[in-house]
Amino acid sequence: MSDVIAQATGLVKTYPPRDKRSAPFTAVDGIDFTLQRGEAFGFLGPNGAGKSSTMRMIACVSPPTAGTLRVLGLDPATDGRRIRARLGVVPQDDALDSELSVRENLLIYGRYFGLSTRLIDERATQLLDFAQLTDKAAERVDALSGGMRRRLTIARSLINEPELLLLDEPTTGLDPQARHVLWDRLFRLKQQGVTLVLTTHYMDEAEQLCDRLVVMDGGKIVAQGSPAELIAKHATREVLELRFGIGEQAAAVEKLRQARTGDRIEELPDRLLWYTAEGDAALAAAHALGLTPVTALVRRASLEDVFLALTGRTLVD
Ligand SMILES: Nc1ncnc2c1ncn2[C@@H]1O[C@H](COP(=O)(O)OP(=O)(O)OP(=O)(O)O)[C@@H](O)[C@H]1O
Repeated sequence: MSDVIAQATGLVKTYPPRDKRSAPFTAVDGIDFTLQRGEAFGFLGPNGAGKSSTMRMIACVSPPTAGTLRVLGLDPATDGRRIRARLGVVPQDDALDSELSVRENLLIYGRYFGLSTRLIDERATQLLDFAQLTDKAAERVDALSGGMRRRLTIARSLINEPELLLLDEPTTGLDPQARHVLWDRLFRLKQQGVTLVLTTHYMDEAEQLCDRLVVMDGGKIVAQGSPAELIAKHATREVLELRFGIGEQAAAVEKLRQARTGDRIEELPDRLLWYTAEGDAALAAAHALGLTPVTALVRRASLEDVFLALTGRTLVD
């Protein structure tokens, strides 16, 4: 079996104008990627970067405008049905049937794939257990919390035992605890050999789940690698975050620039970031320069810093 599960070269998605006054819009602008079987691969980027458009092309529900795309060794343009039968898709909106019970949602979905009643029944029981929803099986979907709905949507996407699971922003809108439960379930799936492809604008999610990822911005890939590789390449080991009193940040930045530390300083509206190998030493240097921050925090560099270095913007506004 090939190790490559999907591959794109020069992939483009251009949408037609929404109305007479607007122009066509290129949401995905010539991207290349190779997804390996068994890995968790992420598309990280802010809203509008083109992540969902890319996912919809991989899911064979939106045809590419240009470039080549192969999924499971097949061409989505001609083999969409065959590919979709081997995919699991978790869309941004849960799209569950709120009139039906939790279990019925799984059963109905299984029928789309033409599975036998016995098999669907068997898998529904296993998937409810996997999604930690066994005790909710008879409840209507509208009684579920956001986290439970997401878990049910993931369970539903697994009914056909997919080789490749596509997740579009799996934890957007969930509280921290619900996100952690979901990460744990996704991690288990990966251990079972399911290839995961996800989009996210949360850098902690990308760091937790992804073996490799691409960073997207404005329809293009601006960097790719493992989270650790990206951080090593585009950030420093540590970051010193300094917050100043109202109106004091500009003067502090000026002082730091004059001190010529050689380190990169980023100004955000509410704080400044000092990229350095040794955060504590940088803080001592700041004090020695006479700076008096209201708060000072030394932390490990993250993918958020990578994105900021590459685009000059933060991931989540
Ligand atoms: N059917 C469409 N017609 C025209 N423009 C579209 C269409 N779908 C998406 N777009 C535009 O393409 C751009 C990329 O959208 P896409 O949904 O792929 O981005 P994204 O990175 O997934 O962001 P989000 O997190 O908001 O989903 C956006 O500016 C969006 O408005």
